[in-house]
Formats: sequence, C-alpha cells, structure tokens
Amino acid sequence: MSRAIRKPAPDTPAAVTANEPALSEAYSEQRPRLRELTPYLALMREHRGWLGIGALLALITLLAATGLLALSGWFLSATAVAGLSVAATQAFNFFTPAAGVRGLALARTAGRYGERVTTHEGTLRLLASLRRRLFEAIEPLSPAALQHAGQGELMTRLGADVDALDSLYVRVLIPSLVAVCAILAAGTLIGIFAPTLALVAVIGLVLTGGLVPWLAWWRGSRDAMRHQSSASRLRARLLERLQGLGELVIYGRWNEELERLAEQQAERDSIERAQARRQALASWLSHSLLGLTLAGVALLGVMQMAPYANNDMTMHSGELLDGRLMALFLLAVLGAFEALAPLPLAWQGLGRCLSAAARLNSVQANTPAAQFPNPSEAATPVGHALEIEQLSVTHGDTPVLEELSLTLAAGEHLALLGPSGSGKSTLLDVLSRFHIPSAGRITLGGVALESLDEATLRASFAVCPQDTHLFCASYADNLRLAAPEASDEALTRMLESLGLGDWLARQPQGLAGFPDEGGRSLSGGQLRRFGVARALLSPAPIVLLDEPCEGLDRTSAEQVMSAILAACEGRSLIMITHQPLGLERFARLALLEAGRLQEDATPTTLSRDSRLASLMERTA
Ligand SMILES: Nc1ncnc2c1ncn2[C@@H]1O[C@H](COP(=O)(O)OP(=O)(O)OP(=O)(O)O)[C@@H](O)[C@H]1O
Repeated sequence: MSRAIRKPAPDTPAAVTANEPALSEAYSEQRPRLRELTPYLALMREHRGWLGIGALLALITLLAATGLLALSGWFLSATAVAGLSVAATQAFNFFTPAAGVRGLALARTAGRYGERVTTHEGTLRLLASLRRRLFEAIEPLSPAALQHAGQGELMTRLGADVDALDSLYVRVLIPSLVAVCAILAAGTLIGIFAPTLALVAVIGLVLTGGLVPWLAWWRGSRDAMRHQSSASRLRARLLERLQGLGELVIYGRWNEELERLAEQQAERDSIERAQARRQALASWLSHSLLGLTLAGVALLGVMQMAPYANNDMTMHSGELLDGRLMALFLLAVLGAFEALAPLPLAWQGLGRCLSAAARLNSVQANTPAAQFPNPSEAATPVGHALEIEQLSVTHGDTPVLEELSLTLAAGEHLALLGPSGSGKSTLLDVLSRFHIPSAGRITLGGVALESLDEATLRASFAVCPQDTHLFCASYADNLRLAAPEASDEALTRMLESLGLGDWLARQPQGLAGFPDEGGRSLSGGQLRRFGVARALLSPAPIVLLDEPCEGLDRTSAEQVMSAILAACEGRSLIMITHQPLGLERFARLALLEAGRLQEDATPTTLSRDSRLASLMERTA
C-alpha cells in the first residue's frame, strides 16, 4: 500500500507505545542559544515603524507614570510642610505642581492606550509575516517530507510556537527597554537632588531589574523548553490517538491510552508547578530587593535630612537634604520598580521563545527535495510523450524501483499491474516529483522533469492518489480544485458518469453541500470515485490514477472504467490496478514486480504463457 501522504507508522500492537513524530526529535535538552532569535529580530526590521512607535509610547508612559508618582509624592509632603506656617502657605505655589500632576496623569493614560494599540498592531503584523514565512518554507516540501512531521507536531509549530514568539517583543524586549529607561529616569531624578541616594537607588534597581531576571532566565529556561516540548508531544499524541479512536476502542486499548495521556499530562503539570515555584521565588527576591533599596534610600536620606524650614530644596555639597524630597525619592524608586516587576516572568519565558524559535528554524531549514527552476529559465516540453530511462528509487536505503525503463506516447493508455509493494505508487510519486529518484532520467515532451518549472509540471499531470482528501469546502469547490473553470453541469455530468448521480441527488444542497471533515460522510467507494472525478475534470494531458476501482463492486467498477477511458480519450493515462478488469481496453499493459518491469506489451502481442495473459483471462 502506498500513499502520497503516509500516516506515521502505527504503534506496536503489544503496547501502544509513544511513537513521536520525527520533527519533535529536533527538541534537545540543551539550552537554546540566543542566536536562534536572529531571523526574528531581522523580521522585526520590516515592521520597525509600528514597533518603534510602540517602544516610544511605552517610554513616554513610563516617564509619565514615574513623574506622576514622584511629583505627587513631593506635592503631598510639600503641601503638608507648607501648611505648618502661614507665611509658607502664602508663598507656596499650588497651581504649577497640580497642573503637572494632571498633565502627567493624562500623558500616562493616553500613552498607555497608544502603546497597547501600536505594540499589538506591530506584533500582529510580525506574526502574520512569521506565519507567511513558515508557510512559504513548508509549501515546497513534498507530502513525503512532511509525513515525518505528524499533524499534531506541525500544528503546534504553526500555532503555539509562532504565538510563543509574540511574547519576544511585547513581553521581553519592550519591558526590558522600559526597565533600563526606568532605572535611568529614577536615578537621574533622584541624582539632581541627592547623588548619593541616587547611587543607592540605582544599585538596588539594577540588582532587581538585572540579577533577578537573569536568574529567572538561567534557572527557568530549561523548564520553559521542557514545558513546550511536553505540551507539544501531548497535543500531537492526543490528536493522533483521537484519529485512531475507533481502532483503539475496538481493540480495547483506549483506557490504556488514556492512562498514558494522563501520565504525559502529569509530566507537563509537574513542569508547570516547578515554573510557578520559580516565579514565586523570583517575585519574592525582587520584592525583597525593592524593600532593601527603599530602606537604604530612606535611611541614607534621613541621615542627610535638613530641618523643614529650609525652602531651598537642592542639596549643595556639604549641605543637608530637604526632608520634603523624601517622598519624591521613595516614590521614584517605587515607580521604577513597577517597570521592573514583570521582568523575571518575561525572562523566564525567554526560554520558551528561544525553543520556539529553534523549532521553527528547524522547519525552515528543511530544504525541499525537489527544486524547480524559475519559469524564465525552465524548458518547454514539446508534446506529452513520457520517457523513463533506467529509473532507480530508494526509500531510505531500501531499493524500491530498479533500473526501470518505460515509454508512454502522447495519448497512450497504460495499465500498470503488480503485487502489493512492488513500487507502483512510488512511480507516481516520482512523476509528481514528491520523491526524487536515486538514478535514471524521466523526460516529458523531450525535456527532463527537473528542467520543468513547477506550474508546467503540475499542469501536465492530473493525479488521483489512493487516498482522497476532501477539504472543508463545498463538494463543487472540492471538485474545482483541479478544474477551477468547470461549470456545475460539467461537475454533475462527471459524477453521474462515475455512478455518483444517485448520491448527488440525495444531497440536500447538491454540489453546494459540505462534506464532513476529511470526507467521512462518503463511503470508501464514493470517496474514491470523488477523487477520480477530481482528476478526470482536470484538463492535464497526462492522467495518473492509483487503483481507481479499488473497493468497488464489479458493476460500479465497470462503470468507472468506462468513464475513465471516455474522459481520457486523446490524453495519456497510467492507471495502477489490482483488478484484472477491462484490461483489454488498454493500449498497453505493464507488470511491475519487486521494483522491476517484468512485462510490457499490448493486449494483442501478449504471449499466451505470460503473467499478464493469465490476468487477462481472469477478466474474461
Ligand atoms: N514513504 C516511505 N517510506 C519508506 N518506505 C516506503 C515509503 N513508501 C513506500 N515505501 C515502501 O516502498 C515499497 C513500494 O511501495 P509502493 O507503495 O510503491 O507499492 P505499491 O506497488 O503501490 O503497493 P500497493 O499495491 O499495495 O499500493 C513498499 O515496500 C513500501 O513499504
């Protein structure tokens, strides 16, 4: 059995063991390096407008918030002190600081709003670019290359990993930048009046904003990576097992599977608990450092304090400090701390960003097996004759096709027979360039397949693989995948010719109806014929069909055969079949065994003792 897209290998039946998709093996216990982020930082340059404005507004908001706290603190204490004497009350200017407080409050609110709007706009644009890049990297990979990924793993990479990177800008870079500025702003503000106190405040804030986040990153990054890997494995396993739910229930393995899922979930939960403990520790550490800083500033300030009556607030060398400034100093430190508080959590999450970046980088590093030339450099085939010369194909180290040579004139119909596993579907994969041969040459219209640009190659072949996938779109849209211009009448005629007329008549919305996910609302035989209809509707000059009559009763199979041969009149056809049905209607018959072409003849030139002849007799 062969499919263009193979499902991951099944579990061993003895115990449904974990069979993780190959992509998750890219995860390693090693702490990912910062350089994994380089492509994403480069991507940020594309959106520097929004991201830059966001950063600027974040700074304005911070300065306004710190200024507001400091000014209000000073204003309160200065007002209280001024109230102690009538002369001081009359001399005190209430209006300028009050206007300053109002102005700073307005600036803080407007800044915060603008910052949220711009940083989110920038981040969403960044994520859109990131997803586009990822899709562009995945798209040229053949289904055969993606088969190793597993659906759950790929979904995680496209969803959770990309989302993890949005925290890089909003939760790590911006808060870190804001924190540095907050320390500088608080230090400068305090330093204007009391340089020694500023030094103490800056040392305390640097320890809080530098040491604690660094510890959180250093100690927490491994947990973040383990959590991401564990959550992704759990999601991939859950998805895969749900797809095979029927088999697991039938063979009584579902409860066992539930236990395994619960074990995996417990592993993920324990990592989450460890992360929560680290967060609590980091929070305790930064609040303790804040307390020490405040105490240090307060103690030193009290030691340098001047009597209240002194109206000259600046402290010249050798002079004492004005007590009214104490509230300003302490609130400036508190205001700056507001910017530092989210850093430990953010830096703990940096590990998640880095491992997401590493996993996405590994997807993007996949080079497509098939490289197509640019349309301007591509060759143009003359006609549609196919020539296969000495073709050898391996899967891993196992040879599948060996020195196979075959020609198909334009418009010729070939039935390809052979026992299961002889390499028939692999040949179709090679013609579609989903699989690259290890040796040999294939030409189409005199041009090597690899010299054709992708659009020409795809327009040359209509392929119906063994598994038909129905997309979540109307039946009509599913059929138009191969023939966008086809009218509803043409679609209906094609379905009727394949014996699907009654089925269509039973659909309440006809062609406008929607299939269940993946086409489960159709029986196996109906789904197969739907796939055949899709391929036959395509105007491609060469039609490749993989066992189109498999699973059909004799009458339906004969009807499908007739429809195929009628639709392929004037077009080349390679039809893989196990059923010796209607073979006499083919111009050519070929037999593939163990990857080698054993027989290649026309129905009339077949020798009576050939394997093909005996197959033909079974047809009659
Ligand atoms: N992606 C793959 N990875 C590894 N081995 C593969 C892969 N695809 C096919 N094979 C192996 O290559 C051989 C040929 O497979 P292929 O599907 O081409 O045979 P087939 O003649 O089409 O079989 P069937 O008639 O059962 O569909 C088989 O032994 C199969 O196990």
